[in-house]
Amino acid sequence: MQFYASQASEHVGGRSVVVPSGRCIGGGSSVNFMLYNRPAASDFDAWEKDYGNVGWSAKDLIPMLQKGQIGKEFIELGPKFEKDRPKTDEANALNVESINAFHAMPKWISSDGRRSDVAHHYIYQKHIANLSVFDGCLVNRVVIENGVAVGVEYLFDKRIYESSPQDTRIVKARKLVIVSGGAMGSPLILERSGIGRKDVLQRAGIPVVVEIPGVGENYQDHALIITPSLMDPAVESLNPLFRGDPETWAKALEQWEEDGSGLLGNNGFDGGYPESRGHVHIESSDPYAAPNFLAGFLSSPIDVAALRWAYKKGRELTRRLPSFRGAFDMGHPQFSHDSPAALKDTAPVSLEAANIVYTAEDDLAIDTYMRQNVETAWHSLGTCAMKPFDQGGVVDSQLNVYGVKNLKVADVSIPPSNVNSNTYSTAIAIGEKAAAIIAHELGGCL
Ligand SMILES: Cc1cc2nc3c(=O)[nH]c(=O)nc-3n(C[C@H](O)[C@H](O)[C@H](O)COP(=O)(O)OP(=O)(O)OC[C@H]3O[C@@H](n4cnc5c(N)ncnc54)[C@H](O)[C@@H]3O)c2cc1C
Repeated sequence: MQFYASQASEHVGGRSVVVPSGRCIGGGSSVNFMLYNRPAASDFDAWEKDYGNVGWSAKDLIPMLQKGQIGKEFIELGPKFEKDRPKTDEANALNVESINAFHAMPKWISSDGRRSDVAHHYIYQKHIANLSVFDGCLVNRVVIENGVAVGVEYLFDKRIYESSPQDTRIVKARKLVIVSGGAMGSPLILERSGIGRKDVLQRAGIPVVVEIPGVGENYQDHALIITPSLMDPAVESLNPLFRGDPETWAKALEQWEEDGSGLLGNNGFDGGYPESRGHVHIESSDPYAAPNFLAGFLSSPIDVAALRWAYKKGRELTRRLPSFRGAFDMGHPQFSHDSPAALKDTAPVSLEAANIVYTAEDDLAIDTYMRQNVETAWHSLGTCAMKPFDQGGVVDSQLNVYGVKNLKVADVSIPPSNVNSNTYSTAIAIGEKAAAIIAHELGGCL
């Protein structure tokens, strides 16, 4: 894992939030929580309509998602409480019926019917004759000659190969260089290659090859807040798994091995469209140096208002669940004892119970709680955005980096706008789409 510490910010109670990414073959896909869901069709349509990226609409990307893929109580109660929000068994259709509906989260499923990371699905189980994988290497920069990407400069990562010499080596590229370092890694590789904001490059002592002001800007994530409740211990939950209970793990693993179901076959949680933006930039030419990272969480008041709304809505739903036994108060805003919002329920309320009324003071308590507790949802994206250059874009709709020939970026740094879902499915769709674009350009087909 690699951990990126953001600058401390007043918007998150003066804290420095820490955002992880997977530093291994398979990246985030190999360390993630395996929650799998797809964005709304309108998310992808916006990439095409709002930013002019022809070929990136939902119609184009749904087949890409399909190429890579072949808490019951809550789902039952949800539609009874929120009568205008239905339940669906098909959450993947990206249509009106499946969006904003209650559903079990679908999963990324490999050809053997189980969830998989990209390393297992695309590399380990295939025999690809013309693929070489250099693991434990750190890319320093893309080598650019006369405006053309001609190779990649790398070194053996001393955090993995402790005594490795730190001289750099170059792999030459005859046709294309594709940068896929993720939303945290790709902008840093571009900047060390001399591609980025002039002041950033100059401060780091890197000669400017192409000035692209958008590199490393537009950083986004989803804001994560967990407000736990106590529940009836007789109800089966993921808790013993999270606690590491050996008996539960043994049973769950056995079930998983047998038919891929059981607790380990479960999905555990939801996105949103944050308004806040941050950045990630190099501070020096040293590839090991920590970047200048600002997560930007809750810097827009719109995001605070959205979390306040979500807290209230979520609380109303949870207190109606038959297994509800009270709010776990340390994980909730601190309301005054005489407020109607105080955490007094210790048993479920009826479906028809009146909603809690919050005072201005209660709202402030919620906002403060959100600022002090919001965390990463592990969904970094947008730092090499696929947009027109004059709107802060870094790559065009064929994933070409502006102003450099034979250089593309393909990972979740390219979404020009956010998706309302966990980001793994989007990463897969971008990878599949990139493969189609590259195969077409190189005269092949998929
Ligand atoms: C802890 C965690 C939990 C998550 N949970 C979920 C989930 O449950 N569901 C979901 O849908 N999504 C989840 N995600 C998000 C999802 O995994 C990511 O959106 C996805 O992996 C992004 O893919 P990517 O290829 O763009 O980048 P990454 O997966 O980050 O891959 C980038 C790769 O490039 C490497 N790299 C970067 N810089 C360099 C360099 N200079 N030299 C060499 N290599 C470099 C990195 O080490 C990494 O291997 C989670 C992510 C994390 C970190």
